[in-house]
Order: sequence, then structure tokens, then C-alpha cells
Amino acid sequence: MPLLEVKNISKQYEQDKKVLEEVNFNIESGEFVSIIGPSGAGKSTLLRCLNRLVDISNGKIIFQNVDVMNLSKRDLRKHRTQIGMIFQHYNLVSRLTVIENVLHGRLGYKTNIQGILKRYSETEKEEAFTLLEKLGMMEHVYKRCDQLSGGQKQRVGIARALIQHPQILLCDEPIASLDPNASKVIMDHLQNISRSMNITCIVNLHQVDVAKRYSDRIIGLNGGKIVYDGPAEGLTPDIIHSIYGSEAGDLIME
Ligand SMILES: Nc1ncnc2c1ncn2[C@@H]1O[C@H](COP(=O)(O)OP(=O)(O)OP(=O)(O)O)[C@@H](O)[C@H]1O
Repeated sequence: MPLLEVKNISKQYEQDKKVLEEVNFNIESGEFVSIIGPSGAGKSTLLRCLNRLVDISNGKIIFQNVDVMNLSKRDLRKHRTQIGMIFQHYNLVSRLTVIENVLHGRLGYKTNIQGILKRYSETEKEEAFTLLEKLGMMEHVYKRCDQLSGGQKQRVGIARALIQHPQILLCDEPIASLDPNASKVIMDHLQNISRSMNITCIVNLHQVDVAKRYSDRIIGLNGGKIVYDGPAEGLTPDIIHSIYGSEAGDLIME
């Protein structure tokens, strides 16, 4: 049984304008999948549909054999703890410390009162330290997040997602604001997490070369439709052209 089944989904924000159209794919546990495509192809919308930040217009999303569209409010909260999100602009609370931001990843497991009072167990705190250590962030644990570089902020974002104990990490352009060195550090961490923790990673990327280097599988979107779904090695110049159209020239030179 696949971990995630996306069955014929469509999304329109406005009438007569389909942003996603009849999108179908299955994802297995532990896969590293990149989603590529030109600006406006629907990549962010697709990721947001998977954890119901955006509701689909048609089709089905089945996660661990459960139809995500039929979840009650309580079950939706539980569903979201299974899916960690990583964002281009990190979405951290800048005035809080690194460790506080990481612990925020546990809020999905708490009652409202526990959340307001920021009650975290010793085990949760220990785990936050362990994750930050793995991500090379120990010297920054008590710094405010607005004192960090972009690459460091993204590592906090990854630790916050991992402390949720997710089955899937959805990464929406995680390296779009980073220089090549910081990008490599982040992509290496994501690959390592996927392999060593068997966590599925679905990563939206603008960089075709990065997608090819790190992914088991690439999904190419154009105009809301899947035009390629296959191994990274299969991404030929012709296929890159079909995904990016007239913008493909520079990408094929890479
Ligand atoms: N909340 C919204 N309301 C209306 N239209 C939206 C909304 N969000 C996205 N869109 C439209 O949906 C289309 C797909 O946007 P989306 O952000 O999913 O694409 P993308 O492939 O992630 O693009 P980019 O690479 O530039 O981030 C675009 O035409 C966009 O304008």
C-alpha cells in the first residue's frame, strides 16, 4: 500500500481557471521526490493540498489509507502532525530562540492550554537538543532566530518539522533564498533524513540540476498537469523542454 495516493485531483481558486488538473501519483514510504516546473505551474498549490492548507476541488488524497478530505477537525490536526512543512522563508518566530522555535513543532500534540503555557516535557526538550545537534546547530541553541543566517534558519525549520515525528516532509522551495553552499548543506540534510529516518521528502525546486542530483524520482508540472513522472536519470533535454517550454534553453545548458 502506498503511503500517499493522489487520485485525479484538480484545484481551481477561481472559476474556469484550473491550477491543477487531473493530477495522479502515488508516493511510497522513504521516497525522495522533487517537483519541478515553471513559475505558476502549481507546485506550491500541490504541496498545500497534501496537508489541506488548501482544499482540492475534485479528486481524492489518501494518506495511510485514509481519505484526507473526510477528516474531522480533530483528525485533521492529527493528520497535520504526520506531515512536516518546510518553507522558503522559514516561517520561524524571529523574536524567539532557536530551541523555542523547534519546540513549537510539538504544538500539534498539545491541548490549547498546554500550548498557551508552552509546557514541554523533558523528553521533548532532549529531543530538540538532539535534533539541533544532528543539524550542526548546537552553538546557536539560545540565539534569537533573527540573529541567524538563512541556512541556519532553514536548519531550525527542519528540526521543528522533525520533532513532529512526521511520515512526510513537504518542502516548498527550501533553498530558493540560499546561496549554493547553504543550499548544499540543506539538501544534504534532507537526503540524509530521508535515508536514515525513512521519512518521505517531497521537495519543490526551481533548480533542475539540484533535483537531478538528490531525487529518486522527479515529477514535472506544467500548467497544472503532470508532464513527467519518473527517475531523475530519465530527465532528458526533450523532457526538460516539455516541462519548461521556451524557458528550457538555459536549464538544458546546466
Ligand atoms: N490563493 C490563491 N488564490 C488565487 N490564485 C492563486 C492562489 N494561490 C496560487 N494561485 C494561482 O495558482 C497558480 C499556481 O500557483 P502556485 O504558487 O501553486 O505555482 P508554483 O508552481 O508554486 O509557482 P512558483 O514557482 O512561482 O512559486 C498561479 O497562477 C497563481 O497565481
